[in-house]
Amino acid sequence: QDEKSHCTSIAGMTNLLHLEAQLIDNLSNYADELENKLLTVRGYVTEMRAASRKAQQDSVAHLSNPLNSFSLIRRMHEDWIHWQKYMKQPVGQQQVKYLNEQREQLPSSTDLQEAAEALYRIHVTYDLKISDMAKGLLNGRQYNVSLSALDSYALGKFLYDQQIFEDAGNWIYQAINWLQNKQNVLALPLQLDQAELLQVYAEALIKLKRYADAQKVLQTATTLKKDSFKLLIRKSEVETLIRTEPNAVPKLIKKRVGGKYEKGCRGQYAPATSSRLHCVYNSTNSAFLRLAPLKMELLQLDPYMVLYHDAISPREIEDLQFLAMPRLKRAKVVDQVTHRNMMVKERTSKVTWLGDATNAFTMRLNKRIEDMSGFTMYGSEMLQVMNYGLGGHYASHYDFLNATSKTRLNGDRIATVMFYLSDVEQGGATVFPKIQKAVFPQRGTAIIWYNLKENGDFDTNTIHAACPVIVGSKWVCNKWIRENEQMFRRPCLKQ
Ligand SMILES: O=C(O)CCC(=O)C(=O)O
Ligand SMILES: [Fe+2]
Repeated sequence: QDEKSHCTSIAGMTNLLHLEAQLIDNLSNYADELENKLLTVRGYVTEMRAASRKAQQDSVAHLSNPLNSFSLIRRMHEDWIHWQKYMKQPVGQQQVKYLNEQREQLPSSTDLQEAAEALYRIHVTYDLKISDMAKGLLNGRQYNVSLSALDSYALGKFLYDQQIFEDAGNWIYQAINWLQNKQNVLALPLQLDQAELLQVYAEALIKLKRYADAQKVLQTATTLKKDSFKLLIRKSEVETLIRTEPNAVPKLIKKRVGGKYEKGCRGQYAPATSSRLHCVYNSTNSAFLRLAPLKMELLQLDPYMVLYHDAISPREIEDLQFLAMPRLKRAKVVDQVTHRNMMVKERTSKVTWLGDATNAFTMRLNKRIEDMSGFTMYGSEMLQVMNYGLGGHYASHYDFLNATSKTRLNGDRIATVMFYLSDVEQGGATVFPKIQKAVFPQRGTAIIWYNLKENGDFDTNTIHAACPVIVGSKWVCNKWIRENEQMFRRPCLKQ
């Protein structure tokens, strides 16, 4: 299964923009070919028409001249056959062929579904209004983009298929609205059939039991498509519904109340109040930190959780991204039942693993993690670099693996170290819903938390999630520290 999963990494999507530029060039070449032929034809027409007019002014005098008569016979016998051949010749076949060759590079229907799902995730998690989203107002910030009728309609159809009729109807309504604006036009090959749009809208309204509204919409559709038998039948069916179900209660707009997770994503947890949480320069963990203390912020005592600011430099971040970029692959999650790595909707990002000894820089970074965490890196996992995509997220999960034979050798993931390699303009927080902590990405900051209690038990308070990115390309780098080699670093205390 080699799905490219285009939308699951922003960095990975730049090649799509590049491909689009090439397709535009190709279409432009196609236009040139058409234009050349057009100019050739027009040139001849002008010339021939002038001669023809002149000849017709006095046809007999013209034809009296043997040269004219001969030429007419010859032209009529030969030239028009050439014209016919020329007119029949297809134009721009090379460009058609090129486009055909590129088709397998184009996003698939799965890609489109994933992208639609991602936008829906943003809509739900942050409780955005569909009309705002369509106009480029995202989470209270206005962007200089909006969605066309085709975009909105595609989202509507996707949600309709998912049986999410209310939001489907809302998106289709945006598409109808868009088309009603005189400034908006769709060129021929991309034309949207208004009547079809209205019909799908009516279907969504019927599902919501809004029969009277559906009837009005179908009425408009029939005026656009007077001879559609199908439409008329549907309209009369709805009219029957109105008569037979006069007390149908329309499924009204439900208020979306966010749970703890959504609250965290929206930045609505109460700020920390404990006076025991503070910032210090950590210069005690290692000899290195004595020379170059790091800015440490204590986030939470139980589970233990700290932030290190400026833990990785912009230059180092670029190095990491440069190393990772060409190797990014769709992230997977270990299935708790089959223990197999699976591609799942719950984690939409692309990742790559970097061996500890990839180069001097990865060795230095691993040493720094050792210094910051106080743990040894022996037996721990490789560095994982991750880039999120459109609405990219990682649903609530634990980092501990729940020991299988595979993990037993090095023990479970005693701690997680995660570097934020980018700021995120909107969204993309890491939230811990149980303890109501949200950490918003800040380029260069690292977060460390313990996944296991002191006696080695799983600490279920560490359940966490990566909120959907609204705007931005979120990069993180993970290091999961394994338990067994830590014997002398964090002795396990039987409680
Ligand atoms: O990206 C984040 O904020 C969290 C990522 C995470 O939890 C993970 O990769 O295990
Ligand atoms: Fe995690």
